[in-house]
Amino acid sequence: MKISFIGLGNMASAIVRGIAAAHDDASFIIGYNRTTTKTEALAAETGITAATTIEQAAQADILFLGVKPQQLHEIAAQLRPHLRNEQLVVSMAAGKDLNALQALFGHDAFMRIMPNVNAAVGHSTTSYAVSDAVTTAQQLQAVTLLEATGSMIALPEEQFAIFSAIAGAAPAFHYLYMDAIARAAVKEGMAKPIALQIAADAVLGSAKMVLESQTHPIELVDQVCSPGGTTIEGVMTLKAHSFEHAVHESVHAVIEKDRTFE
Ligand SMILES: NC(=O)C1=CN([C@@H]2O[C@H](COP(=O)(O)OP(=O)(O)OC[C@H]3O[C@@H](n4cnc5c(N)ncnc54)[C@H](OP(=O)(O)O)[C@@H]3O)[C@@H](O)[C@H]2O)C=CC1
Ligand SMILES: O=C(O)[C@@H]1CCC=N1
Repeated sequence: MKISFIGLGNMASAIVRGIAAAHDDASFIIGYNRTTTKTEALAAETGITAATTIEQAAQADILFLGVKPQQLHEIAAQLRPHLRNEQLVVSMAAGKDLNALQALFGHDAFMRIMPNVNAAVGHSTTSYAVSDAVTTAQQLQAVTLLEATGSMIALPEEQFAIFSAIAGAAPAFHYLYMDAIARAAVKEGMAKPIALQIAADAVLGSAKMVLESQTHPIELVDQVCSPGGTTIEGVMTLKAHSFEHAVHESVHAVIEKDRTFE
């Protein structure tokens, strides 16, 4: 089996890194990008096969589209003459549903995914939905491949915009939060590298608690806040600065933007 990635930007190259890391020989992955230096650098790093034309990438059994939603029209025009019915095309584009993709590419067998860049370290949470034309074998092949990049969740398409906000985009919020915590520590006199390591590790541990302790996050907040202690001062300050409101508005803003790509 051969798979290809058309467009090797931040997201597609994160998936390539995740899949390549799980295979001794990554030459079954064909990479193609407009700027060829990106293809060459990723091929040198991961051992994938570098393609110089879209025709080469179009020969694969599973084609992953890694371009931006606005760039899909151009790719569709180039790919249409080369697509065969038995190929599976996988789109990671925000906001583009299966019907729109099928119409744009004149192709029936489509899978839509919403990954995140933590795929590069095997920790994406990726949703997927498939069109009726996708066979059980094709779906299994694609899901199995992508499991090298994290967990896979079958999701109704109507939930994709919400998922895109809380799993596709939210890692940016989490990175921002960790940087803010570390920067605050710098202001108080701690070196940034060690502060960032501590902040990230505390987030990792907190995520494990939410996932594994069977305890509601608010109860966990209460467990950290000793009566008359230090943490409650910070929690009250976050609330006074509308922390939750800012998070809610941010998620909503992502969903609104996602809808503009339809
Ligand atoms: N970034 C993320 O965290 C996530 C992104 N996504 C989705 O992934 C997709 C890509 O996003 P992202 O990686 O951020 O974007 P990038 O801009 O980083 O990547 C897009 C890539 O596509 C290449 N490209 C554009 N046009 C062509 C073309 N005609 N032929 C070949 N290659 C082309 C670009 O090449 P060049 O180097 O020449 O610019 C670039 O490398 C989007 O659809 C987005 O919605 C989904 C989930 C998360
Ligand atoms: O910013 C974006 O458009 C992409 C989609 C989800 C995460 N990143």
